[in-house]
Amino acid sequence: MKPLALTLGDPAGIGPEISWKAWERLRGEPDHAFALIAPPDALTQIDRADYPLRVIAQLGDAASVFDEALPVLPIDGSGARPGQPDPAHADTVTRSIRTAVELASDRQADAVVTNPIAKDVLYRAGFAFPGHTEYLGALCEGTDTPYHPGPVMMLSAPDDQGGKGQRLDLRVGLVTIHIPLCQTCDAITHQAVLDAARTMLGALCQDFGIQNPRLAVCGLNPHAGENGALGTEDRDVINPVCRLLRAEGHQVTDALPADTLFHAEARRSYDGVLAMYHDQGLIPVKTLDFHRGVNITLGLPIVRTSPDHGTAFDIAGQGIARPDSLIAAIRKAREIANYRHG
Ligand SMILES: NC(=O)c1ccc[n+]([C@@H]2O[C@H](COP(=O)([O-])OP(=O)(O)OC[C@H]3O[C@@H](n4cnc5c(N)ncnc54)[C@H](O)[C@@H]3O)[C@@H](O)[C@H]2O)c1
Ligand SMILES: N[C@H](C(=O)O)[C@H](O)COP(=O)(O)O
Repeated sequence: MKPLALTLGDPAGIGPEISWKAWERLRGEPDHAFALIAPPDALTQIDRADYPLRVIAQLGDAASVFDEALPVLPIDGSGARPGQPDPAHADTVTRSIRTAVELASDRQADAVVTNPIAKDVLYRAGFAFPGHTEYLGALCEGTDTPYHPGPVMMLSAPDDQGGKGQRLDLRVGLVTIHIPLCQTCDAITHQAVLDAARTMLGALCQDFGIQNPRLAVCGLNPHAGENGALGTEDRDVINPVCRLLRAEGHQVTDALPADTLFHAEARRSYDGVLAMYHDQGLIPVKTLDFHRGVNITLGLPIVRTSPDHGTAFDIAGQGIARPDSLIAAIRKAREIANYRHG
């Protein structure tokens, strides 16, 4: 078993603080040993007297020190003022991500877990990708994936309220990700829906251990278009993809009205949902359990998870940030790595 590689995220956000808190919670669990890839100076947001740090020479050393100190694999760069993002840190932020991907690609790390980045801050420094998901897709391009290639963004939230021990966890994948809403209709093409659905079916099976998964598909328009009267994409673009996948033996619905797809009873009928755009899929997940939601990039040759929240500049440096979503992301990374690597 190899350690997990945790990226810095935006050093002015809550990433450094929740990394410390996650370490404190997980330090007795060797399966969840991780190293933070960061300039040691970036970790100034918490009283160091309570939080020991150990600079390590290689990721493989993380497990042996994890019980006693937060392992930090150092990279160049400096700290930031909490709550004061600065594009000057962009190089450090992206170096941390690239280093983590290299470690996972070399199988020195079993997975990459990313702390949140502020996209607009990176854009101002010339970062050319909408977010982690697309950046990771580009970094991993050309390497074989264990199932249909992504990247596809999935968010998941736990729900153990199903009764009789049944879980009603919500897993939502997206066809379109970080694009303006006004471009969404044009981006819902036969190929885009088919690719995302294939990636999601592969991931449910291989990363989540669900044999012959049931996939529910959201419509794009109100009431899934009312048979074309309220928009034609559901009938003419999405449903033909669903029919094609059913003909191949997959359990896939037609486009369904999205507004009635996420309540607990509806969730009994599927293992995952394919949503057409960002807020359609992410609002239900973050509403169901904001503090334990996890963002997972599907269809990469490496395992990558992240908390479901952002940089939270408004509370950075106050000591009140909750580490729960990062902890859930670390646990989920290990779970998926176990499915992939045994
Ligand atoms: N994985 C990622 O990299 C990721 C995910 C989402 C958003 N973002 C980025 O984060 C930036 C800010 O986004 P936003 O304001 O929409 O969302 P946000 O999640 O940063 O904050 C939304 C609200 O939730 C609170 N909050 C968030 N995480 C919390 C935690 N762990 N504990 C307690 N409270 C918490 C914040 O204080 C804020 O009030 C944006 O630039 C966005 O691009 C990054
Ligand atoms: N779209 C995600 C969300 O709202 O939670 C978030 O921006 C993270 O995206 P990346 O993992 O691509 O950075």
